[in-house]
Amino acid sequence: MASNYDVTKVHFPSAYSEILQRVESIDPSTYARTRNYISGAVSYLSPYISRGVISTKFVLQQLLQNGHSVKKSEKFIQELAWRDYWQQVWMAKGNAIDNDLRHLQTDVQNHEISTNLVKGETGIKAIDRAVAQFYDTGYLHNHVRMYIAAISCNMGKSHWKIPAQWMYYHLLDGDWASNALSWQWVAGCNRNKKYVANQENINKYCHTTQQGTFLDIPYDAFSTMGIPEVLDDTHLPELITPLPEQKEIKFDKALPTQIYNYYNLDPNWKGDLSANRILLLEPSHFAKYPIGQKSMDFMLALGENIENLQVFVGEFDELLAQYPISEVYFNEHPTNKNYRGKEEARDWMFSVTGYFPSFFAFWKKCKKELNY
Ligand SMILES: Cc1cc2nc3c(=O)[nH]c(=O)nc-3n(C[C@H](O)[C@H](O)[C@H](O)COP(=O)(O)OP(=O)(O)OC[C@H]3O[C@@H](n4cnc5c(N)ncnc54)[C@H](O)[C@@H]3O)c2cc1C
Repeated sequence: MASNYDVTKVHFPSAYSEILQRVESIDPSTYARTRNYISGAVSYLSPYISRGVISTKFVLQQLLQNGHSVKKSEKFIQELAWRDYWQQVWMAKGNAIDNDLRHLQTDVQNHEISTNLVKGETGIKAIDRAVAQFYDTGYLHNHVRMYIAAISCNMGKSHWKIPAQWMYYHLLDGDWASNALSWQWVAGCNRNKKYVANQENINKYCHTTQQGTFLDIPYDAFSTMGIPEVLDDTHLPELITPLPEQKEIKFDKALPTQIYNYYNLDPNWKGDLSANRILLLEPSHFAKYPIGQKSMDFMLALGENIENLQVFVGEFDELLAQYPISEVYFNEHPTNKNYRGKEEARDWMFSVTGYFPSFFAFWKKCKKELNY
């Protein structure tokens, strides 16, 4: 994608061929130089990786196959590794990531979200513009996500969880591990300090020149800062998943059944197997991890890349009770613990598994598997 920032160009096609083209167009050198700017040459691949259409391993393989060296691609590979890292934490810690993981968030004044933040009316132009665009695109640049989380938790003093759920709801790339754990990273729950950014930092990376805002202060002023008046008003957002209507399913009882879900929409998974292919939308899953209409539509559109995929709206046990299913296949995932059948491993970039309290301890081990 061009490095001249134009949000109207931020779009997420659902056809598999276009997704592959996006992988082909990664430019790791420009990425490393520009990724922190909202106009930077980021890949816009997260909605496809989060939905399990492509894996981090696949992206890495394509990158190397296209002649990009490990050395020049290191920054990009490291960012991909953050994804695998948070997923490993989720696997190891399970539902514990839903709460403050290593330290309780300090200085919490409310368990809601700032009303002016979700309305895009904080007075910080770069943030307000990004929030307005967010509802249209389903995407936020990583730096903007960090700014929003910092404004929410560290200036507005909201506990991270409700604001994180609000963001997850609207993101096309919603991934509860990357989401909850990044929010906790900003709020100081899984590292030893909170992340803060002032107006000067926002101006630099968002190409604005604003002054005189509540963030236009030196860094040492953050620790004694009270809640800015504009963030005072908070509310509980209504986050309800619009599940589609159940259509009739055609079932062949002679065939095995593959279960797809919000985290696995890989068109190549067992592509040559004759099977019933079911996209399982469990109300209990979406009650715990609600998503909005845009994310629902995006998931269903991605599902069209999978031959004969049929949607079942109901719980796993209801599916089994209603249809004569004999052999079930599914991919391992922390949200699948209630499935029964043949569980298959997901793809990872590296063989490093388990819980590491810091990303860099994890990355140090991963790096050893790269051929420089
Ligand atoms: C508060 C907050 C909430 C977030 N919530 C989510 C979320 O729900 N879903 C999600 O996919 N990412 C989340 N992220 C991580 C990151 O912002 C996005 O993955 C990234 O911005 C996606 O854009 P991209 O594909 O253009 O990334 P690129 O910069 O092009 O990076 C390439 C790939 O590396 C991975 N990656 C990059 N940065 C991160 C990161 N910090 N953590 C994990 N993986 C990363 C992604 O898979 C991404 O597609 C969150 C970050 C923050 C700070």
